[in-house]
Amino acid sequence: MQVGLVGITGYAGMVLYQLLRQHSEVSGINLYDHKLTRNQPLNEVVPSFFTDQTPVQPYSDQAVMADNQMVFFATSAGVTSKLSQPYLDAKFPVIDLSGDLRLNDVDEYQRWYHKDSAPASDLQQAHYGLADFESAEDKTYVANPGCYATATLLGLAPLVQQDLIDLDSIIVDAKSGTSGAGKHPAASTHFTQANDNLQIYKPNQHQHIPEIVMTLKSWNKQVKAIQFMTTLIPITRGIMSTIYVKVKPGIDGAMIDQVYQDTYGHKPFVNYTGTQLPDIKQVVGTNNCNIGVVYNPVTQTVMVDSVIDNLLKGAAGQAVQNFNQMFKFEETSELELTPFLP
Ligand SMILES: NC(=O)C1=CN([C@@H]2O[C@H](COP(=O)(O)OP(=O)(O)OC[C@H]3O[C@@H](n4cnc5c(N)ncnc54)[C@H](OP(=O)(O)O)[C@@H]3O)[C@@H](O)[C@H]2O)C=CC1
Ligand SMILES: CC(=O)N[C@@H](CCC(=O)OP(=O)(O)O)C(=O)O
Repeated sequence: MQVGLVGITGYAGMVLYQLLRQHSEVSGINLYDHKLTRNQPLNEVVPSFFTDQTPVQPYSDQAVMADNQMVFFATSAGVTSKLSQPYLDAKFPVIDLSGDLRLNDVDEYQRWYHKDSAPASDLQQAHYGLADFESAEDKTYVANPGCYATATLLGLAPLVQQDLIDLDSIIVDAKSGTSGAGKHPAASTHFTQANDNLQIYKPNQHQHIPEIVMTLKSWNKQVKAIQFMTTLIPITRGIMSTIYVKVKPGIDGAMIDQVYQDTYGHKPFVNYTGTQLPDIKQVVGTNNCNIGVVYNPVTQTVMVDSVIDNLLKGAAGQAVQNFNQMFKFEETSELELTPFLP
């Protein structure tokens, strides 16, 4: 299959290209960049790909649709909200790594992203692709979930789906490495500021809150809100979402353990580790989400520890998982990855 990729100069686009180059079902990849006016070899546009002379082409929606069978957008927020229309009109398959079509409400998008939304009809047509729970098979426009949202939703799913917790008690303390912020340097990601430091940011304003609440509500209508905090930590890749919830009366540690085993026992990319709490290095370099759970009967509180690689499970890896589902390829194709060691 011939695929297109827009956003090869960004972190998520680079990682996605590395996966697609190896993919047994991908015969060729057309690369596009919005700043180019003529073709340029990839190794000039992104020097890290130093022997790869694949032409990077100027972006045009007609060229993308004429020369490919589907396209990935690994572009900044605010890009696909303006570009999605011709693809949806043509029912041309898209996997979009940005947040632009994740929410289904124009006002919600504008409130959380502080940008103009895609048209309401486009939002309605997009499929929120949390790949371990909703298959992208036969979907046309897949909105790949956010990185924090993926770790948090996978951590909470068994408890919310099986109605084991007080839904007003969800508190999420999530931490990310600096690659989550993309390639453009900011004061907070400057080495001197990020190294040897922890920085809480976007308190109660993080743009992943609405997609998390939207998905939790789809599992359990009684969910109203969550308490959600994000911290920048001095590592390059990885997210740890630490989640605290109060259980309902009568729920004990054995019941909690059982629902995690039942939910994740057969899912190829989610590893339930019980009370052996996972750390970030176990998953960096993989498409896995590792989840450990500890219950405290004294406070009736469950602590969930959910870790992912933000650029793989949180972006490019989940995008390939959605691609595999969308085109009925083996779900694990090119995603049986091992962690970076040591
Ligand atoms: N980094 C992460 O861990 C995750 C990222 N995401 C999402 O994936 C997307 C990409 O993220 P990331 O790679 O980190 O971001 P980067 O900032 O590293 O890269 C952004 C990419 O978007 C391209 N771009 C910017 N403006 C336009 C435009 N107007 N038209 C076409 N392309 C454009 C850039 O091209 P150029 O360099 O030429 O301007 C670049 O290739 C974002 O929406 C992000 O929120 C989602 C989950 C995790
Ligand atoms: C560390 C860091 O800054 N992370 C980014 C993650 C954004 C992201 O990738 O998500 P969207 O696709 O929803 O924009 C943040 O917290 O905004």
